[in-house]
Amino acid sequence: MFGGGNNAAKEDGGKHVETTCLFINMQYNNALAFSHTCSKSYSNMLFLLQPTVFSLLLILAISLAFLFIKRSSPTRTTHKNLPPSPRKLPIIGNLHQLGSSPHRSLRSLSRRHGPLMQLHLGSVPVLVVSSADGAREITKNHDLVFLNRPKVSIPDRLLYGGRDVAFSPYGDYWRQVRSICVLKLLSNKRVQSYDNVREEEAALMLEKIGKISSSCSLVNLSDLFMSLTNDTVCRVALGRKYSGGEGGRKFKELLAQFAELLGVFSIRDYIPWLGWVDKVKGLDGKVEKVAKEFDEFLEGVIKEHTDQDKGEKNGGESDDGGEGQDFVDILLEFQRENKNSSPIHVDTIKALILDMFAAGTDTTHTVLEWGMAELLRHPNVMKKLQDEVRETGRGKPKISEDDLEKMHYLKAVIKETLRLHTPIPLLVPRESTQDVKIMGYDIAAGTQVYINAWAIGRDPSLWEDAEEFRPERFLNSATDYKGFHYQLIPFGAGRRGCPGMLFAMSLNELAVANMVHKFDFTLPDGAEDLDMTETTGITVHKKSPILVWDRSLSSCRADFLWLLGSIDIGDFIPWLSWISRFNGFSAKVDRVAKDLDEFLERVVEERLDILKTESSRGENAEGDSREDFVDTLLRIHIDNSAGISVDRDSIKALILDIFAAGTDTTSAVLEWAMTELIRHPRVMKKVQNKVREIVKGKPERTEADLGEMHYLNAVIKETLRLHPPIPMLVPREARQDVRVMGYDIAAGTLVMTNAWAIGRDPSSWDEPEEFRPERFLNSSIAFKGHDFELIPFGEGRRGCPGTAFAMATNELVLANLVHKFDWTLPGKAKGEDLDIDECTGLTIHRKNPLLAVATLSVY
Ligand code: HEM
Repeated sequence: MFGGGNNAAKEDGGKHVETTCLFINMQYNNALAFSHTCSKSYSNMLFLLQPTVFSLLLILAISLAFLFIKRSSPTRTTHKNLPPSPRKLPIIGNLHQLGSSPHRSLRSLSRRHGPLMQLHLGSVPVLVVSSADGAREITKNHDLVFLNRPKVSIPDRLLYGGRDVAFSPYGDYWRQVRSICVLKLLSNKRVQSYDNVREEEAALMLEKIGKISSSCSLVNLSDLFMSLTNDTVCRVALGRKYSGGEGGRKFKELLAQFAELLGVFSIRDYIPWLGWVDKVKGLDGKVEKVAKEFDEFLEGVIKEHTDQDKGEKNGGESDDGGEGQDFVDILLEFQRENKNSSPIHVDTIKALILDMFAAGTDTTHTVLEWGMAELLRHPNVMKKLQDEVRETGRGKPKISEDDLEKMHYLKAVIKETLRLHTPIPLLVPRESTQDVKIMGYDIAAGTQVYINAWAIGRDPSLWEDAEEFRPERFLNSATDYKGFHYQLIPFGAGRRGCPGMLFAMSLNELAVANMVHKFDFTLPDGAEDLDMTETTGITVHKKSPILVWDRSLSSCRADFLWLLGSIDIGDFIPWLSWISRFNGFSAKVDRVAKDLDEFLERVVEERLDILKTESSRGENAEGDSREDFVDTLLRIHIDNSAGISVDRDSIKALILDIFAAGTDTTSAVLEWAMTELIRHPRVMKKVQNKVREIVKGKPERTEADLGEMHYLNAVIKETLRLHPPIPMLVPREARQDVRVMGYDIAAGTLVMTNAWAIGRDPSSWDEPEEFRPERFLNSSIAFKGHDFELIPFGEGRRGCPGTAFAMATNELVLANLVHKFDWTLPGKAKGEDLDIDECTGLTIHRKNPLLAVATLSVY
């Protein structure tokens, strides 16, 4: 929970602690962070260092403070056994020792001063707890004393004066809102009832990854994780997403500002008399603006819900109070029901909703970020996790929540992530409500408490190889993060512990499982390791986003096709084969071959298992028209039924053939056909009229209609003539010496047939460079092996066996495109201006993507 800033926090190993630099880095909520470096957004604070009137005032203040401390401290502390303290400075106390990464600095200090330390942040006494035993004392043995939260000005303003759960002071109000939260919003039953939202949002994320990967682009996982958590929380809390269009962009911005402000330090919380600084530098104004904008937004959301409610009531629909209600519905219903006993104010509803954003988005997605980063850095862990997930999800298109229970290694990976990368390293501060003795030390009422859960998670006395990412440590171990094992408390513990744990973990487990199930991520070529630098803030993120390639079939398909169209110099000039090794070409071929093989092995294994299970149950889908190509091949492989033996490698090669020969070629034909139609509006109009005439009055176009679409068929033939997808066909080789058209051709000669040139040969075609489909009307030219002036599919026994498949697909798709839509070019561009530049490769595509505007036709 609670937003983060974006300053780099370097692993300092404690080196920068106890410096005396006075530059304030305002990025930490309750713990003021002093740093050597300049925080971009607060660089105006540099004025604190200038020899101005402020400095003079500061010096004066320091002197006064000295006097005050001298007079007051001995009498206050002499008889107390206070925890050890690092030396503090006048006025600022120990603020300068927090650094830009307080959890790291405080661990360094605690190594010198002990697991219970007393600091002063400005004038505020703070107890820092860095051991599991200390955490138990605070959250269990003396939890009643430490159930309060300190009042912190920015969250207080943003969250309706602490009307939320997280920042509200201990008392009856907190008890009431916490129980609403625990029983009504975040109970096990309620969280489970949102499984469809989680599954849909996770599926959407996978779809986005798939799309990005198939266009051979790097995937920014950090961005996707943020959208996943924001959209999920929006749907659950507000009933719908706020991510599309201009409104979506504004909401995203507002959410980001809100999260950032929750992580910003306000100086008045620690040195109250310097509170005016927040005003002068504009922080107060910014907080005010965000608070106001969020309030208006929530007003709108509540109004939308109440209007809808009234509409339903007037329309006679009953409010069944069951599944499908979002948090706003639930809270409004609760408000109505409790009107008389203990009414809840509308600001409470708004504050509780905001808590879900403050607490539920940033924290949840940072776990995904760190988890994926560690998996990428530890391929052996990734492999083990993938084996588990893929074994459980064998034969399923995706992992569902029911599958997660069996995934013990997945749970271990997430626990290990939470141990090493505790999202809120210092938890949320608490405050003692009375004097109390903890582990022999006197703690005064009003002391703030920071529990360094991050340091506890890396304590070498509790964890073997504490700095290593080793999920195995959690296998066969009862240690959990639920607040009973104090060596692992990323969610805190006790009565003030996090009530959103189940909500967060359900989403995280589902997202990680589905991602590793479907994709094979690797770092971009050349990236040695992932940068693991942290941001500064109450929630600690990875500073740089995670950018990955997906190496599963969808993405290496592009590399595969590109390689098929490339020439390896060694094939033609063997003694130059070193060039391919030198320039990385051979390595790329090996890598793509390996990636494809791994992927296909998995597919074959999964399908084999399903077929074997079916046949052991006596089920036999042979001949089922839905049976796909892989199943057919595997059936032949298993029972040798066709009298042919097909081994595993042949099956894998045949699957690749379909991709190599069937996908790129078909899409190239469609691309060129649409290009030519847009370039020739007369032809476009004519084909549209013909298609529309044939399908008039029918809801859909079917393959049966295609038989009548002679002009459409002519358009495709003309496209194939001018733009044969594989212009030089697939090379052949003479098996023996032979005489061809009077010439002697030696055995072993490579034969390239220029189908592209043949299609434009003026001795065979009138005006061959013109796009004129009419030439094929009343013409018998077809792809049946007799008409050698048109051979885009080759000819003879080595001709393409997929001709009928390709033609049927192309005709059906093109018919649908021209039937439904009218097509123009963007802006004022004319059709005839459209370029026909080609790219190089085995299959010839347009060099530039075809961008066109589709308008639903009203013919
Ligand atoms: C990985 C994700 C999360 C982590 C690591 C996390 C961590 C924490 C921590 C450390 C606390 C303070 C506990 C203490 O003082 O002992 C807390 C409190 C809280 N969390 Fe979470 N949280 C997460 C997700 C969520 C989610 C998803 C929600 C709600 C949708 C949520 C709602 C809250 C609330 C309302 C509190 C305040 C409890 C109180 O003061 O009584 N958290 N969380």
